[in-house]
Amino acid sequence: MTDSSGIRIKVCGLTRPEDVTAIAEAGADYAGFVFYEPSPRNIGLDVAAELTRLVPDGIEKVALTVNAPDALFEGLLDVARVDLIQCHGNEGPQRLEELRDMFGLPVMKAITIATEADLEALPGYLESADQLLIDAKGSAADALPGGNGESFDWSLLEGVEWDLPWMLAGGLTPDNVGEAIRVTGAGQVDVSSGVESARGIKDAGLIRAFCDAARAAG
Ligand SMILES: O=C(O)c1ccccc1NCC(=O)[C@H](O)[C@H](O)COP(=O)(O)O
Repeated sequence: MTDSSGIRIKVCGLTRPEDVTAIAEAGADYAGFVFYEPSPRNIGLDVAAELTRLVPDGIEKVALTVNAPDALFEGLLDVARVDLIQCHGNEGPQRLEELRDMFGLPVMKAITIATEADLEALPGYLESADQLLIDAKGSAADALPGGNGESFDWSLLEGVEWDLPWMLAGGLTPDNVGEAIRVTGAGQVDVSSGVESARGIKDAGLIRAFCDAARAAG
């Protein structure tokens, strides 16, 4: 549901019906659902079937996976409609093409950044991914592949021009998303931890504040 500002917003890690309501009322463009068991936001197929049916038309449903086997996608797509696959592990370009060919869905590849050197992995995906998600690499020893609430040096993205849509992620909040957009020029942003009252529990007020702040900066 892109509004006049043009900024498109993804809220990731929805686990309850009220989360879907909150992002729809806030005007988000993507609803992210986590299918990665170590995550506190992980949902099963029964919850996925329920929640994806609640997502209004116009909001893209994103299946977030980490090095997932074909069987996960087969089981998910048997019970739920999904619009975009997000690969947040070390899936290579060939895996992305396999998934697109098998399931007929666009694929967004997450690239996690700690230093400028981490951007060197990006060119290899420009031909195989449909979108990129530029995220922070978790710093803790037990960090998840994403959803850590950590940011990276946004100046690393100043002036970047890639030939496919990309999304900024990593430690974004209602308070910093405007600056992040201004520094990076991002046209899309993604958030999980920054709109939670506790890890894995989304907060409707923070979701609204994040979407309003992102659009105000767009
Ligand atoms: O959100 C998770 O729990 C998660 C677990 C494993 C891999 C990826 C995960 N999230 C991916 C996302 O798209 C997050 O929205 C993104 O990493 C930003 O998260 P945050 O820094 O918490 O806003």
